[in-house]
Amino acid sequence: MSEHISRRKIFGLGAAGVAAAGAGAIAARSLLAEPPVVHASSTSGAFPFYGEHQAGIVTPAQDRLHFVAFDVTTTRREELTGLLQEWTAAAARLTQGRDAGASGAVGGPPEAAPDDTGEALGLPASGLTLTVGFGASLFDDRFGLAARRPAALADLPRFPGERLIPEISGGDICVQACAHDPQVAVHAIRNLARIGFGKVTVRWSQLGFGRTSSTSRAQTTPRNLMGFKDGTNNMKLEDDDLVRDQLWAAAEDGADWMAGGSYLVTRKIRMTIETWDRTSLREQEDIFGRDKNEGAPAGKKNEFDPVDLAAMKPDAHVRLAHPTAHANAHLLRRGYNYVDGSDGLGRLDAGLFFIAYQRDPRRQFVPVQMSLAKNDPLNEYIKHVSSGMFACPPGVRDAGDYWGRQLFA
Ligand SMILES: C=CC1=C(C)c2cc3[nH]c(cc4nc(cc5[nH]c(cc1n2)c(C)c5CCC(=O)O)C(CCC(=O)O)=C4C)c(C)c3C=C
Ligand SMILES: [Fe+2]
Repeated sequence: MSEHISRRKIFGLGAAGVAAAGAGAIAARSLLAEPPVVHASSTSGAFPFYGEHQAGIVTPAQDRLHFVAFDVTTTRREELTGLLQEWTAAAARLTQGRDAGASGAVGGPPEAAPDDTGEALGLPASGLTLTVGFGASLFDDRFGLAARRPAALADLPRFPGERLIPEISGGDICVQACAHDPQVAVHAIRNLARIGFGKVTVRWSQLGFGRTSSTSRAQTTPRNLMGFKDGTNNMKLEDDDLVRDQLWAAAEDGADWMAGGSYLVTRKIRMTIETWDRTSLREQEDIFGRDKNEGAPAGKKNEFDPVDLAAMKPDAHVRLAHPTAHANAHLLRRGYNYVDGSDGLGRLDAGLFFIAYQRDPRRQFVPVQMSLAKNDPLNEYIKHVSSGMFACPPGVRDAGDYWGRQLFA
């Protein structure tokens, strides 16, 4: 099938686009160099790829995640920048519901391996966003980047109680794929890994289902695997002042290439949910400082009632993590539930893949997590087993731009 008549391209317009454009207009639009962009107001639509900031940060959190961390194996700088350009071109296509390459899964010569793996043929864009980040280990002697490492990308301290597994922590480059369809998210990561063959290897990856946060006031608050509403008091895309002051990095922060970018911290947090499930409702609610049904803060009736910290236990999770306890530090949380099967001992291997974006982890994630690690009674039921921190550059401006161009300039 040629690119022009690809089913994916037509589906990629999304329901709103199809209704607005009509079949004839779709065929005409498929000839344009710029992909047709339809806002993902439905679960099948597409989010714009180009912009001042990367999509997948304030974008209303989609339902599914495939997160990957790569190690770079090439030692040639031009191979790395070439790969980032190839990845950017593929990401621009994939996020609009297109195949990863121009000939696609079935449009190339039969003698050659296709430039798309094919499992997303016929599927719409599904709100796919692809967000790239650079880990501290990339800023070494291999690529001459040591002097460009941002101060905010400082190594995280050791937190009490953490049991980090090195094989599923860190990484030179990460890509966060979020979509409403798990097949679309997995397809995107798989194709980026395929394109990177010989230059990068997959260090670790994580699937997530069921977002555990809202990043927009238009979304309802979902629940984590402990059964509590999670994301009520999150930073939201509508919080203009907070987003400007505490989410996006600025040139005056020291690393000018990060202006308009954000710092990402990931933590895989395993839950001993079998123990949690035998804990009384009162204790569960005391631990978080919110009620389980409505999500209302202690002493209040409704989810979004203002928090009265004095009405909670002194060590309630919400009280320990609240901005007033940390010089007004906020996070944009964007995590997912995960279940990686069972552990052979009759327990689910399940928990929260915590994701948080911020302007400076030294002033945001670190103090909050230090306080939680030392004081949170939730620690009886959780264990941090993986950690990652990445500098996510600003958005790709147009088809001539690429992921990380400012870093390599
Ligand atoms: C270091 C940051 C945080 C980690 C790690 C973390 C783990 C974690 N959280 C929950 C469940 C809930 N967290 C809630 C609120 C909340 N959590 C953090 C930070 C971390 N949580 C913050 C900053 C906040 C907001 C505090 C506030 O301003 O009120 C809530 C309440 C609902 C909400 O507002 O989102 C729940 C529930 C789990 C299960 C978990 C680790 C497994
Ligand atoms: Fe929390």
